[in-house]
Amino acid sequence: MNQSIQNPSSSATFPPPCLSSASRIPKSSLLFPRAISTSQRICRCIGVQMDACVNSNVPKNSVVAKYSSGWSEIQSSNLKQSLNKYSLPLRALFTSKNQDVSSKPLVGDEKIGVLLLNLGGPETLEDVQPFLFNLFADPDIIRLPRLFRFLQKPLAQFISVLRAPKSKEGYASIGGGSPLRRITDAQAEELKKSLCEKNVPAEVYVGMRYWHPFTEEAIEQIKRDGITKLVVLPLYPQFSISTSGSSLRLLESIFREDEYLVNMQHTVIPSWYQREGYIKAMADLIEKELEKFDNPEKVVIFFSAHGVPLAYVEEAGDPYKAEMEECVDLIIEELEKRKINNSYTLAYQSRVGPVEWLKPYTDETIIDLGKRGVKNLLAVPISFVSEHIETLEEIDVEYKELALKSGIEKWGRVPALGCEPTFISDLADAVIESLPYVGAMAVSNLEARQSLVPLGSVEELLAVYDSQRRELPAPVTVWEWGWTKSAETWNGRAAMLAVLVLLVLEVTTGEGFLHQWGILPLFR
Ligand SMILES: C=CC1=C(C)c2cc3[nH]c(cc4nc(cc5[nH]c(cc1n2)c(C)c5CCC(=O)O)C(CCC(=O)O)=C4C)c(C)c3C=C
Ligand SMILES: [Fe+2]
Repeated sequence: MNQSIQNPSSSATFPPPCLSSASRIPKSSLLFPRAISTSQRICRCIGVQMDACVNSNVPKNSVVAKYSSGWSEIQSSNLKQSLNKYSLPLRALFTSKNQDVSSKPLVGDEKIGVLLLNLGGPETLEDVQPFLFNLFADPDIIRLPRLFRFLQKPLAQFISVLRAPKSKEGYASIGGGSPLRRITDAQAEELKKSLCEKNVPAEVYVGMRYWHPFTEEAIEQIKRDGITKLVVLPLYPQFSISTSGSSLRLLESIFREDEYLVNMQHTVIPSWYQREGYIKAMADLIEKELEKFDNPEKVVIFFSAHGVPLAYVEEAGDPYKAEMEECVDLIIEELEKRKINNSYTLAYQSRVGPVEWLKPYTDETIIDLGKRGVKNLLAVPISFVSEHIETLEEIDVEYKELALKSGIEKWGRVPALGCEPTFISDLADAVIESLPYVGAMAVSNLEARQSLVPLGSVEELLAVYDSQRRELPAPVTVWEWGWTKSAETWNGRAAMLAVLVLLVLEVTTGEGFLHQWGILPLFR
């Protein structure tokens, strides 16, 4: 792959305005053992990330990451994988030979669309189980070994039915459904207004991964509206395989099969946690909440991020943890500039299932802080920009209760960003800055279908992501062949799983061996 960068010629478009500020280069996050060029720094600071800009005299394996203080060390191989995988859309754009992005008008006759990707949430209690089914049926959430892929849907059915009562309780306690759709729609509306004020008229669409309006519905509307340029913007500040990755994978499959979309120009903003506007907006919210404490300087700032299974980071190279840590560093730097020098910590919440998730866990950390005599805690939800069940129920109710029991005397919580104007305006800037690059990789329908030439950024992003991605261990696997203890254990578990699935299928469909043999139903 061509590793050199060909700067588009016009200073008006390269580097885009967001790249030019040195202040965006995080001070403490990554150490590069070899000299790093300006272009590398420029790429790094918008999340294109370093490997996008690596040139031939920097060996790939020379990338080492180590946080200067506080955080645990990140394995260089994981970081390298992450940099490789997620930097592609803009690498493709920088190396595109066919089109000079500087000569293209931002809007012109084009109809611009912005597709906001988000998770989606059940709107009523009846929606909870089918919503959970959609979530667990996603192979980016539960990845089974190839041999067991056929069990994905029965397993999703099984887990969703088992989990639904607990989830329903949670949703009932926050008013009977998720506020996510309402908030995301409001963000879309505000983003549209902000783009218009910045002289970039655009339609903004919402595509949810697991509930209405589904991504497929948004795409249908985009086609009906005749959009010619699309900016894909996942509403997750940090990239994870399980969130933005999953939505982009879905989008890729939709694009691949559609005449209209194959030809539509698009680009993806894979993550944007490092943008100045976002960091400032987060710092503003924290500063404001700190003022509500009697002694603001004594408050421990507690960043709580949604967790992911550890294997995502360690086996599959998910950049989520690295991005999260860097994001916290940037917010802390911004606070320090404002002379706010509080202690802080980062922990991961909301784990599901039996496998190990990213640590430290939020609940254990709260207990630990209590034991260490911390009296004032300010919780900052960091992985998501809307209020949702995990802020309104898990943080506001469960963790608050735990904190008070653990000896914390005063508890506060920073609200999610929602429609906060600095944040929305920054999202609008991110969209505008990406426009010169939209479609730089688009190829004709014919080429795309005949030679598997990448369709554009979504596919390009995922192709590399897949080519380097090792198989994620399933929630409970790593298979060993032979008559080993592990094999016995896993064979046993697989057999139990198969029996359970068959039982569930029998009970739900009313057909199967037990019915044939007259064992079920038990009571006629
Ligand atoms: C960055 C944010 C998120 C990551 C990473 C993430 C990974 C992840 N989530 C689950 C399982 C569940 N998530 C659920 C709800 C949920 N998840 C996120 C965000 C991230 N998930 C949000 C914003 C929400 C709430 C949506 C809402 O309705 O308000 C749920 C359902 C709720 C519950 O039962 O607890 C599950 C289950 C996994 C397994 C995972 C990584 C593999
Ligand atoms: Fe989740």
